[in-house]
Amino acid sequence: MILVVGGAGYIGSHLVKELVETEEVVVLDNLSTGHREAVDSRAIFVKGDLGNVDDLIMVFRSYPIKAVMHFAANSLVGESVVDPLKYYNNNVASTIMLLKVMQRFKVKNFIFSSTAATYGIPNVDIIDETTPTSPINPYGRSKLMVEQILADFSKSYGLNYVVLRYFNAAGAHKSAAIGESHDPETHLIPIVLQHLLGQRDKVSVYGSDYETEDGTCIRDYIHVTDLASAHILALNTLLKGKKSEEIYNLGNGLGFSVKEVIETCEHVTGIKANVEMADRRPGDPARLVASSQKIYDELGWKAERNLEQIITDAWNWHQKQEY
Ligand SMILES: NC(=O)c1ccc[n+]([C@@H]2O[C@H](COP(=O)([O-])OP(=O)(O)OC[C@H]3O[C@@H](n4cnc5c(N)ncnc54)[C@H](O)[C@@H]3O)[C@@H](O)[C@H]2O)c1
Ligand SMILES: O=c1ccn([C@@H]2O[C@H](COP(=O)(O)OP(=O)(O)O[C@H]3O[C@H](CO)[C@H](O)[C@H](O)[C@H]3O)[C@@H](O)[C@H]2O)c(=O)[nH]1
Repeated sequence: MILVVGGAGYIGSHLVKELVETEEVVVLDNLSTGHREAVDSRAIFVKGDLGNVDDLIMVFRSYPIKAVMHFAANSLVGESVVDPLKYYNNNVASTIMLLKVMQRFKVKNFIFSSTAATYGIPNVDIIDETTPTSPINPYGRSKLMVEQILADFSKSYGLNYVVLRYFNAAGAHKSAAIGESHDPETHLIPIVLQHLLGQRDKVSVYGSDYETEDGTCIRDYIHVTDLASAHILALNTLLKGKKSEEIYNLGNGLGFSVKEVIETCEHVTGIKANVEMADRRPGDPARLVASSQKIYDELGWKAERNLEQIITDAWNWHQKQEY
């Protein structure tokens, strides 16, 4: 059985929907930002908190867990600056608790959701896993700390793990049954689509004076279903018993500016957006684009869905959004 912590959240629920096809799955989630309705009915759902040792022990006692996939975190960059202890507590301290309980129950396989925010403001155009990490906010630092803890934990106690550094997760399940539903929503694509549905009066572009071709920030958008398939490949590698302490970037390898994303949303929906130029958002690097060559070479993964597909699937979900 596979334990998915944070499996009621945006990315976790998409992984669960794929994983239940081949594995028995138990989801542990406190529903702080997740949705019970997003969890596939074939998975067992346990409402509980990662930071609560009794909840963890109950799950590990009740189910024969062979691997843990850990998506649970707080992940708002701005909030992490205002309230860093919330981030160090929920993202770092709670993960230590999880590792301790895994150690007690001799569970050795672990997949961790990390982020491009670990790189900070990189001085290269295409970021690979050798690019130095230098996070510029507590959220990014909390994820890098866990990566470092995993390396130490593995050396001393033995752990088979894969760290996946996602770039900009976006899109929705092709069935439109589940999708991205954050409150507050801070991500560009859902914000533009909510505007095009009449739920916001405009879209603000945060900064048009960056050193990029059209002056707006460039990001690498990766379909949430492509993220799910990378997790399943990584899991299968670990379950085969292959020793791993690997870190992989997950992106499309293509950068799109904020203006290009808005134009693609207009093209997909056939609706014109009301766009205003606004000040830069603090902490936004000008450009974040991944090389995912390493995971292609080692596990054979590559992104299969482009920006238009991402926005089409997100649009289908937003039009009937049920939670
Ligand atoms: N969305 C992105 O673009 C992105 C990019 C890079 C990395 N990530 C990382 O991917 C992971 C998933 O992100 P997401 O966008 O799906 O976020 P999300 O907020 O939708 O999902 C997180 C889930 O974890 C649960 N959770 C949080 N704290 C918990 C706790 N203490 N105990 C139990 N459950 C808890 C929440 O209720 C939620 O269901 C996070 O670790 C995030 O940092 C996301
Ligand atoms: O209303 C908006 C919202 C966003 N943006 C811009 O659109 C780009 C993308 O912003 P998102 O908030 O969608 O995504 P981020 O790149 O800020 O964040 C993503 O990448 C980060 C790593 O840098 C973290 O991992 C985070 O969890 C993940 O969502 C940024 O330039 C942002 O300034 C706007 O112009 N207007």
